[in-house]
Amino acid sequence: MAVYTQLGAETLAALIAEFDVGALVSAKGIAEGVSNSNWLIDTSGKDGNGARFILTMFEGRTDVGDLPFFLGLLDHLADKGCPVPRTIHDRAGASFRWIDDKALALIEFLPGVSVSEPTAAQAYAVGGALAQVHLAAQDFGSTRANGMDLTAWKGLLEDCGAQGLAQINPDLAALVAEELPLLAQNWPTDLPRGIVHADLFPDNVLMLDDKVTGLIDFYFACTDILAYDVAVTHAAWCFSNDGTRFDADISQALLAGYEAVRPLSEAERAALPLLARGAAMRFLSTRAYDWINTPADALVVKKDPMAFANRLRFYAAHPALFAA
Ligand SMILES: Nc1ncnc2c1ncn2[C@@H]1O[C@H](COP(=O)(O)OP(=O)(O)O)[C@@H](O)[C@H]1O
Ligand SMILES: N[C@@H](CCOP(=O)(O)O)C(=O)O
Repeated sequence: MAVYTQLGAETLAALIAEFDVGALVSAKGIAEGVSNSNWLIDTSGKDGNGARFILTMFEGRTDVGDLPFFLGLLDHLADKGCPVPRTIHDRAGASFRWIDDKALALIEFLPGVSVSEPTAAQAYAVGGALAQVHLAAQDFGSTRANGMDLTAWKGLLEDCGAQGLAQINPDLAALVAEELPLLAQNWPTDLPRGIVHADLFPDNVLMLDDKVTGLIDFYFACTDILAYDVAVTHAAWCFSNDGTRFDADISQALLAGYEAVRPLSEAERAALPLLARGAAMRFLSTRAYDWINTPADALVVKKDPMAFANRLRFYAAHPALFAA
């Protein structure tokens, strides 16, 4: 579930009244998501014909100092025709407001559902949408360092400790000890960089049939290697949930969709095997940390770190996977 903070009806109505969107009609907590609290908001609409929004309350994981970057990026991408929700600004022009010590943003609602078993046509569309974002963000004026880079993965995994990792799986510490130095020594420094989504999992993509109607949850977006974002999206889309089954058709379609909009250079393609190992390590590290540190009575479903250890092993065993 992802409503960590309860907001009373009066508080919500007063908040919505700060925006030019009509009066609050209903607010329903959204169960999906793990990081922030989200509500589906219905209002009477500016013209009385009704309107729908997502209200997001930023909980501890999002640094409020980054909100101008995240919310400004949504508006920039939407202006450029990407399937990304706009931020609704309040009557004073602010892109987010505060209730007590928590920041909240009202976001355009986009139609569509997250697919759990993508078809090749859907993967092709997702690849294309990712490339469209990479190109459209080229003239976005701001940058943001990736807080979830190699140094951060290393820190999280050190914090877990060999014993903590062994509690998850007896082989996990050895895998991490082997892969982390290899990634650190070989991580590319000269590939094209730009704004990346960095978390484009199926639950962050809304689709209707084969069309991408919404890319959401840009709260890890940052400046990094563009091909790393391709690798993250590949790791997220091309395997069964538990990471034990790789789907070559989805992989081929995702990459073809991306390249139909932004062809990869030879250097980018050559780096994909290593970047994919890095992408798998990134999600292994946060999932392992959460697995060990989330209290047993927390209201969040913990995600399995081994699903990304399995992907990591697969990428390490198939270095020719991305050969053109
Ligand atoms: N702009 C949007 N339009 C429609 N639904 C949305 C939108 N933003 C979020 N949602 C819904 O809210 C859920 C949680 O949002 P998300 O941003 O992924 O939360 P979290 O950051 O906690 O993971 C999504 O799975 C989706 O169902
Ligand atoms: N996609 C990550 C977790 C980040 O959660 P999100 O709900 O904010 O996308 C994972 O699967 O580990």
